Amino acid sequence: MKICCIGAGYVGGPTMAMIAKKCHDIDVAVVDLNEERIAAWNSDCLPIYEPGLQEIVEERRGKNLTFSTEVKSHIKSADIIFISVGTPTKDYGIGAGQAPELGYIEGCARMIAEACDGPKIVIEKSTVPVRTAELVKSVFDGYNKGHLFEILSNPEFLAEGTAITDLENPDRVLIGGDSTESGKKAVQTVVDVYNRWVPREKIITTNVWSSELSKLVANAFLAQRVSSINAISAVCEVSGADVEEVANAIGMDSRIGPKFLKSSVGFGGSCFQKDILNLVYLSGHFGLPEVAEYWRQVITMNEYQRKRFTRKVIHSLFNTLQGKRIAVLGFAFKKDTNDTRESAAIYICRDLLEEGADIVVYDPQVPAEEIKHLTSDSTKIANSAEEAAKDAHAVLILTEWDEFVALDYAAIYKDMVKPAHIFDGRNILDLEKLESIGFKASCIGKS
Ligand SMILES: NC(=O)C1=CN([C@@H]2O[C@H](COP(=O)(O)OP(=O)(O)OC[C@H]3O[C@@H](n4cnc5c(N)ncnc54)[C@H](O)[C@@H]3O)[C@@H](O)[C@H]2O)C=CC1
Ligand SMILES: O=C(O)[C@H]1O[C@H](OP(=O)(O)OP(=O)(O)OC[C@H]2O[C@@H](n3ccc(=O)[nH]c3=O)[C@H](O)[C@@H]2O)[C@H](O)[C@@H](O)[C@@H]1O
Repeated sequence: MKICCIGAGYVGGPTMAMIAKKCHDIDVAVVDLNEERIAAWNSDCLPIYEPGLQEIVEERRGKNLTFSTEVKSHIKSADIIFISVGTPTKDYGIGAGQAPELGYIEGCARMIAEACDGPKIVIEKSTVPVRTAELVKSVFDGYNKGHLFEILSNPEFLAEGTAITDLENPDRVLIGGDSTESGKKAVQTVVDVYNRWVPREKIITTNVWSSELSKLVANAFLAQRVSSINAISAVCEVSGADVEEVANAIGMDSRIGPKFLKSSVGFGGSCFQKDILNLVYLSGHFGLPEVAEYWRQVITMNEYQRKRFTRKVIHSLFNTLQGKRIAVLGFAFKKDTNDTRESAAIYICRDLLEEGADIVVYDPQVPAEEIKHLTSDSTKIANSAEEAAKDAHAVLILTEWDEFVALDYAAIYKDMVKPAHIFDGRNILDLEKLESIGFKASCIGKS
């Protein structure tokens, strides 16, 4: 069997590496138009940082795992084609700022139709609006090739930073397909691939529309939990309650559960905001404005949380940041990834720059040029947390990297301008300890 995945990104790369690792008899080709990205996949320096990924790629590359820019030939020879290209929010025209850009999906459908003359299973791995399979089918029909393809939906639920463990041991695998005989057969083929390592009871099969929609809903529910606890963090700060104690108390209710209740500077990442906006747009499109407004609030609360954090910093530094050095520790949207897409740090840094702050950023994985590109040329980049904090008026923790927990804060304090402030936007530090050193310390959701 041959599998081809179009799109060598954060999803295509790791998911295909896992299939290659678990199914040595299946040839897996990951293809992309981006030559630089493919070259990186074929090098010692992979284009994405993900714990455990390098080892798997090194083990299978050149055996049953290939990274290539020869898109059409791999599509042509594959039995199963995964579409794993981006579906970013549209920034122009109808639906700008809400609807997803489906141009890459359409482009893939056209390439598949042009390249193939035999039967294939085509799988939507990308996150798409409900009924996208209809779009894909109508492209195939336009080439008079609709009869050749079974279109399935198999959304991906991995989270960045834990992609390999999520893929190895997923909560569930979701496969949506048609209830026709050929549709059921195609679903079974894909079930059999995952069943090599995922227990059968964790593989759910549904119709295509349920599968497409479930992916958007899963992300919307997860983001909603973060916005809910962040809304409560504001109440905690003015009432004397402690958001971690509240999260613990409510999370022990088995109906609520303990996960995704960590208050923060706000969620980031390429998907939460994009997928909620997608759901908001779809709800509006289906004539359900109240539903659209309900989900829109999750994003509004996220924006509020970021602004609230920045306001606290400005207020604590006597309402002026002009010429003050501010050390920003962490720029990625979460720990253990080099991904900065929609990171709260971007928005917070931009607001601080607007106030005239002199920003110095340290992140263990994000390249300097990227940080500058996303903020300003005037942003300084440090090679360590200590270097960033030297002569700073304040330290801001914006990503929860483990190394920030273990820093020698007493030494950092000595080198800072007094009063030395620390704002823990991830609630990873021991505030009492920091205050005993001399810091003016604050975090999220504690007065
Ligand atoms: N990043 C994540 O953690 C997750 C992302 N997703 C979804 O998966 C999809 C892909 O996301 P990422 O991997 O993060 O995107 P990405 O932007 O990292 O990768 C997409 C790749 O597709 C390539 N591409 C676009 N059009 C192409 C074409 N016609 N032929 C060949 N290559 C083409 C691009 O060059 C790019 O390298 C999105 O729909 C996203 O919502 C789902 C779960 C998790
Ligand atoms: O579709 C996607 O792209 C993926 O989106 C998320 O994964 P990811 O964005 O990689 O990372 P998360 O761990 O979900 O974190 C998202 C953001 O929420 C923040 N977060 C998360 C949890 C929490 O309790 N508090 C909190 O602030 C994180 O710091 C991060 O900025 C989902 O968890 C995945 O299941 C999904 O596949």
